Parts: sequence; C-alpha cells; structure tokens
Amino acid sequence: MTTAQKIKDIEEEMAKTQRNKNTEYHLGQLKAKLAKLRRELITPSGGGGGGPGIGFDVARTGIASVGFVGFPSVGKSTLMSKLTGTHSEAASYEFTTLTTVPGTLTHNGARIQVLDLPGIIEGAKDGKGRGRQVIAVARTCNLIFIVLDVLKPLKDLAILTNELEGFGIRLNKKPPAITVRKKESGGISSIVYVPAIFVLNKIDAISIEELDLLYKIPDSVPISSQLWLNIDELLEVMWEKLNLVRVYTKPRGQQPDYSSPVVLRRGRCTVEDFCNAIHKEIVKQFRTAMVWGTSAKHSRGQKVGLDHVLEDEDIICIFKK
Ligand SMILES: Nc1nc2c(ncn2[C@@H]2O[C@H](COP(=O)(O)OP(=O)(O)OP(=O)(O)O)[C@@H](O)[C@H]2O)c(=O)[nH]1
Ligand SMILES: [K+]
Ligand SMILES: [Mg+2]
Repeated sequence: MTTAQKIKDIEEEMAKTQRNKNTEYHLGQLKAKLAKLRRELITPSGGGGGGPGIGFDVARTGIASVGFVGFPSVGKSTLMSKLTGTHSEAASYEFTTLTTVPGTLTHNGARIQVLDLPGIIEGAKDGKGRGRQVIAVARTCNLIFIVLDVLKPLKDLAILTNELEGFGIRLNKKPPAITVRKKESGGISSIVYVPAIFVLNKIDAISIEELDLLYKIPDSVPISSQLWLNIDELLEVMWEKLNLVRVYTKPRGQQPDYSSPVVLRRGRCTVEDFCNAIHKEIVKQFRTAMVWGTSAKHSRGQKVGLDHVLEDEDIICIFKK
C-alpha cells in the first residue's frame, strides 16, 4: 500500500468514528499515525531535500506577497483561508498542508498575495521535511508571517529564526551599509532582509493576564484565527510592514479617484514608476505632472517630472504631450 493510500484509509476511519469520551484515545492514535505518514510523504527520499519542490513555485500576482512560516498545526491554513477566502485544508493533525497554497486579499486598495506553506520542523534548513523548499519560497516574499502557537511562542520563535538565518534570511533587520558577501551552507550566497510579523495564534486558549505579557514581544500580534480575534490589528501591522505607496489618480478637471489607487512599492515609487504601472506607453507621452500630498512642496500642489518620488496617498494628474 502506498503512503497516500494509508493516509486515505486513516482519514476515512477518522471520519467514520464518532467523537466521544470512549473514542478519544483511539482518535488520538489515528491522528498521530496520520501525522507520521504525512511527514513521510513530505520527506525527500534522497535525504538531501534540496531540489525544487513540485507545486512549491506558484504564479505571482498582486503588488506584494506574504508567506506563512511556522511549525505544523499552529493555524496557518485556518488564517489563510479566512483572510483570502481561498480554501486551504486545515485539520488537527500535523502536516495537513503539503505544498504552497496561494490566495489573495485586498487591503487599502492593494492586491496582496498570501502564500500558505507546509509546517516546518527543527532542522528544516538542513533538509528535514520540505523545509528547504518552504524556506526558499519564504525568501522571495515581501513579508513573512511567523505563525506561532501562543502557548510556546518564544521557544518556537528562537528555533524558527535560527532556521531562517541558516538559509540567509534576516528578519526585521536592516542591511548593513556595506554588504559583505558571505557563502552560506547549501549554496545560498546572498542574504535577504525580510520584514516579519510574529503572529501569536490561538489566544482564545489563554487568559487575559497571559495575553498582557505577550504584548511585550516586539513585532508581534496576538490573534485567534479560529475566533477571528484581533485580525484588524494584524492587517494594520501588515500594511505598515509592507511599506506600500498608494497614489490616487486625478483626471484633469475632475475629482481624484479614491476608490482604486495605483499601489507602488517604496523604493520604486517615482512618477515614472507610476506611469509604468498604468501602461508602458505613458512615459513616452509624458509632458509634466501635478502632485498633491506629502511629497509636494506646496499645499496647492507641485509641478514635477518623471524622477519625482511619490509618497503614500499622494494625488497625481498627468499632462501628456
Ligand atoms: N483554539 C484554536 N485553535 C485553532 C486556531 N486556529 C487554528 N486552530 C486549530 O489548530 C489546528 C491546526 O490548524 P491548521 O490551520 O491546519 O494549522 P496549520 O499550521 O496550517 O497546520 P499544517 O498545515 O499541518 O502545518 C486545527 O485543529 C485548527 O482548528 C485558533 O485560533 N484557536
Ligand atoms: K494541521
Ligand atoms: Mg496548513
């Protein structure tokens, strides 16, 4: 029997078994077996686990991407499904998610891709489970949600940070002024600096007093993905960390269109970037632009060229040749 068949059999048995005091132990054992089999399924037979994972690379959409990294069963898929409306299987056994599951959410007019990922375990960077593939996807994200179980956040955070560091990912750190090229184990030769939010999930399982202590962890947001608690704060912090720039277009002689901003990334938010985000041809026809908002010198607006750097919530009117 293949591992997949064994998994199917156990899942069927679990579905058939009524949940009560008498079956609790039996169900627990089935769950443990299931987790073991699913872990087998994702463990590369060669041992190395360095190759590209099937289904791990997904088409990128949206202006920015958020990747979910965490131990198994911390609630990544529950959160992802509710945030995006895209179903990602969630269950009480470990390694439910076996590959990248993409979804999108729109926040402040920006389309953001969310990537649910399989759980990783200690030793992931050295090829345990599909750790390498998971971390390789996380490397390419604009923001990482480190999803943690609120009952043991600090211990898990230390392990995960170490796993990611071993793969050349620095969380919430600024790159040094001079970049030193360092050869990391496993052939990753460059270091990436990625912002992260430490999502402390399952706060429905703790007391108010314990919750107060959690607020001391920097860059953390306590939530309950199951009961949908404090998700507003998570989205707010996500928005801050993504560092996106919304630009509202004002057609000549009309009011600005506040409903659908052009969203740019900081560092790539000149007037030229704005034009290119709309259509490649616009730059060729560009004569000048009027800008209102934080980046403009005067409150009555400023006349600017293609190299002017825009700020979040600026308003722009383009004049063509
Ligand atoms: N109490 C509580 N349970 C939760 C919460 N979020 C998820 N769970 C439960 O935790 C279990 C695991 O949830 P998943 O969403 O499958 O977790 P995951 O991190 O995607 O798991 P893997 O894909 O196996 O790595 C399920 O039984 C969920 O119902 C929460 O906020 N509170
Ligand atoms: K799970
Ligand atoms: Mg999952």
